[in-house]
Amino acid sequence: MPAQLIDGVKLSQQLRADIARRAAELTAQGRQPGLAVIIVGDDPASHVYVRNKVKACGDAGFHSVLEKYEADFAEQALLDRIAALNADPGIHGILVQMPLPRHIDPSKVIEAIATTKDVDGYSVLSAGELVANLPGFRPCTPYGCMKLIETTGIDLRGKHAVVIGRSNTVGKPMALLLLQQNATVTICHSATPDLGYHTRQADVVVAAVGRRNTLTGDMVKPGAVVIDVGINRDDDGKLCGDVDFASVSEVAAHITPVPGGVGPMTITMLLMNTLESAERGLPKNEAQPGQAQGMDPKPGLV
Ligand SMILES: Nc1nc2c(c(=O)[nH]1)N[C@@H](CN(C=O)c1ccc(C(=O)N[C@@H](CCC(=O)O)C(=O)O)cc1)CN2
Repeated sequence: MPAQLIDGVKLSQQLRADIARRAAELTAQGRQPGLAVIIVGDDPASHVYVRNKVKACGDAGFHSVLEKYEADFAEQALLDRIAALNADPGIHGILVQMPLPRHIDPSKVIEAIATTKDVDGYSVLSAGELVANLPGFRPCTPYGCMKLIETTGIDLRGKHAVVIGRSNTVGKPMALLLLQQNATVTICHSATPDLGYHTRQADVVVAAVGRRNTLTGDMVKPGAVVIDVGINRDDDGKLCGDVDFASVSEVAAHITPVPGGVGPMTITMLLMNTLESAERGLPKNEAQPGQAQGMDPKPGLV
């Protein structure tokens, strides 16, 4: 039986409806969620993504500001803009679209964003909060992948999850989020000699390498859940992921499509983080439940 599609568009619609409801409640209390989006340069795909983010903000009832700068915008000028937005009480989240032009150091820029407004979850402090199981902003793409996995009903405890890719923004946080749910996690990367050896043992595979056909049907355990984070183009210029959808969907039980899987969820989780940032300013009993994950208290192996 072919795999069931995990529909990121449908899940996004459901989550965004709830986000809009919570945003309206905040707005009624004089605290409309606000997101600042900054883009530097003329990468066409990045411009599409930021446009979609600003539109998603409007649809959810958020306030948003979009700041567009030419490719030669100075690093210090960008840092100054971030400092101003850090101090703006109407802004609860700041996002600088990646990639940045080569003359700008992305770490400097990310670390300039106040941790309380780091809704991309990219800063060293946000990463540390994730490692330490503390509440904090989770990077939007892996956070969205977890929501997609949740819809399959799989209990991750004791399951073997393989993450392909070790980027700071997707692979590593993805592995930590799976670990928080008590999965046994393997991270594979460019120096892993036999990728298929690992993926064939996996109940869940998350492919995040940025190379098409990285995962094929013969590399997947029957009944596995497969999440495709890749955004690539095939020979005909058509959008495709890292997974060979045709062969893998014959073997897996659940699979995300590209487009329509992880991509829309990245933007949805950005809205979620911004909303939660706005809610954090409220007195404790008025805030909605957060996203902190409990540690497994069992003694011995933890
Ligand atoms: N500051 C950030 N920069 C970047 C991030 C990020 O999370 N924060 N992620 C990516 C790009 N990205 C969001 O910014 C993103 C990529 C793809 C999609 C998406 O909806 N994709 C669609 C297909 C769209 C198309 O037709 O091209 C899909 O998969 O269905 C949303 C957001 C890098 N930079």
